[in-house]
Amino acid sequence: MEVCTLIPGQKFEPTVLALGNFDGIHLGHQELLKDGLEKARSLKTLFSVLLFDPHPLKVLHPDRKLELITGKDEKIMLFEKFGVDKVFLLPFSLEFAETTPQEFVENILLKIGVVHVTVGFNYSFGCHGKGKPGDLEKFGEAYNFGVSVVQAQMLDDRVISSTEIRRALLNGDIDLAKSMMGRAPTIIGTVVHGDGRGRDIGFPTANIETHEDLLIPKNGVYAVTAEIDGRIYGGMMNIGIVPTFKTGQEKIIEIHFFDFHGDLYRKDLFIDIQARLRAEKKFSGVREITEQLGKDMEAAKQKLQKQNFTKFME
Ligand SMILES: Cc1cc2nc3c(=O)[nH]c(=O)nc-3n(C[C@H](O)[C@H](O)[C@H](O)COP(=O)(O)O)c2cc1C
Ligand SMILES: Nc1ncnc2c1ncn2[C@@H]1O[C@H](COP(=O)(O)OP(=O)(O)O)[C@@H](O)[C@H]1O
Repeated sequence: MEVCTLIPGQKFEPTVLALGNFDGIHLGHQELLKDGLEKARSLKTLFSVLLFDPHPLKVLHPDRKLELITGKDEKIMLFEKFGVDKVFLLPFSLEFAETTPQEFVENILLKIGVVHVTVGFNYSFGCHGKGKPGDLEKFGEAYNFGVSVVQAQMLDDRVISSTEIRRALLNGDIDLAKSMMGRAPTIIGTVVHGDGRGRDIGFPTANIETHEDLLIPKNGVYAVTAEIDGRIYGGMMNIGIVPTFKTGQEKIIEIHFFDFHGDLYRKDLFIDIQARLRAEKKFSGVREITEQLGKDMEAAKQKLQKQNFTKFME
């Protein structure tokens, strides 16, 4: 798969293009990607995705916290998994935000060489989101490219959306997030130094520093899995302020991996959140928390076993 920044004036091979923001790459997005891939296979063209970079909200509301479910790098990785041949990164600026729907079609889509465009039912494009899927269909007729509009994917009676997933993660509802995403929600970050207390209490933890734009699920303890040096490990993660030992409000993410003995500092980890175990609590001291961590380990292993992760634990 190729990732390229879109520069005006470039010429490209004919392609089917999926459009959207794809935060969470949930079951709705996956349906859209399937549709695009099928079209590309039948039309014998490339299958591409267009992403704005940086995220439009970061440019339009620089003061707001973004809270993305999926960062750019993870999106690109998942696109590859879903059969995308090429990702176009389109530099987004305040000036670009003024592009009208017609200009977007003429200056971007036609320049890219689209033969077919796949969008979701609630897609909007051009300045202030004025262009709707119906407009895109009219442009398609005028400029001779196909358009498919993928209908809303539902979970029970609710439309699956990035907003619903964000809400589920902030509520610590991992099961609901999983059902809407069709896979485990993730935390991605780099292992940094903590206070060095974990090792002393018999549960060394990898402290994770995430990208500031990523959403962090509700404080609490979770069963997780992660790939380290080509092997999948089970583990237990705490997200919170560690009230037993600290007085500040700084949010800390730390994981104890089962059956892992080694150095994780500076490693980039992709952590799959498999289940929520409990809320974070203030304990009376080292003895009480160590006892609880032993119970958490049992609970995490049980959850992972139920979800068929047994083979990753000794
Ligand atoms: C699975 C797990 C659950 C935890 N639960 C709590 C908790 O409920 N309350 C708390 O104060 N600290 C909790 N912690 C944090 C531990 O106190 C922490 O691992 C220890 O202070 C080590 O910190 P360090 O990595 O900075 O050395 C938890 C840690 C893990 C790995
Ligand atoms: N089973 C394990 N799970 C997580 N980290 C581990 C494990 N075994 C060793 N480590 C290493 O030990 C470090 C954590 O030890 P700890 O005493 O908690 O220190 P710190 O507070 O600096 O994170 C991790 O960053 C990692 O490199």
